[in-house]
Amino acid sequence: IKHPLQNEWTMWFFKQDSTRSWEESQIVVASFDTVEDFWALYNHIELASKLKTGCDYSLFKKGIKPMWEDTRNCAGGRWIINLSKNQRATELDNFWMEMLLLLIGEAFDQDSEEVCGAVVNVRAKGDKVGVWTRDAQNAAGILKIGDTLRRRLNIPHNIQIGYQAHTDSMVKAGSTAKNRYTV
Ligand SMILES: CN(C)c1nc(=O)c2c([nH]1)N([C@@H]1O[C@H](COP(=O)(O)OP(=O)(O)O)[C@@H](O)[C@H]1O)CN2C
Repeated sequence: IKHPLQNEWTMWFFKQDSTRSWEESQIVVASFDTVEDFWALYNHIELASKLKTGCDYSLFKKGIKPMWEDTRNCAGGRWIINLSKNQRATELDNFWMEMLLLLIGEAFDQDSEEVCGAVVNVRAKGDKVGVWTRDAQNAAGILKIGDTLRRRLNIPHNIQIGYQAHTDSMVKAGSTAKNRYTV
């Protein structure tokens, strides 16, 4: 018997294809709802650190698309952890795996309902790992999720993590939006 997860999750892969739109470049890899099927998928795909720059992985609750416009995302935002360039070789893959385990393990207790998914952006200017939540106005829930991230990912205190509302990110394409919250 396989060990069921509380939610079903879908892993997405993004690679900008000049002949297709941004949305059409988001590809579903697989969905899973057991621990065993998570590991089968995780062990089957490339590590984030091995992806070409410009690529993303996203893990979202089944049915939620990894984009601002999805009705479950549009009023929300994301905690963003910015990594330095040299952290790709040493920390990116562990960070991303730990993030995946926090999500599928419902590590945010009663705030797990707020969580929509997580994204890892592999970028030349520095990789990013983020957790998307559904309501940018829910300060209490967002701050608790941020504290859990800092604690469970052992984020050193000299690295600040900020929460940006998607409505701010949408209009600030290219540059980073302002932080609504920081922990
Ligand atoms: C439905 N739709 C078009 C749409 N819906 C979206 O949800 C969405 C986008 N477009 N994104 C586009 O990617 C660019 C890079 O953002 P980046 O987060 O990859 O980060 P970088 O600037 O490459 O570091 C963004 O500027 C935006 O153009 C990003 N994004 C999340």
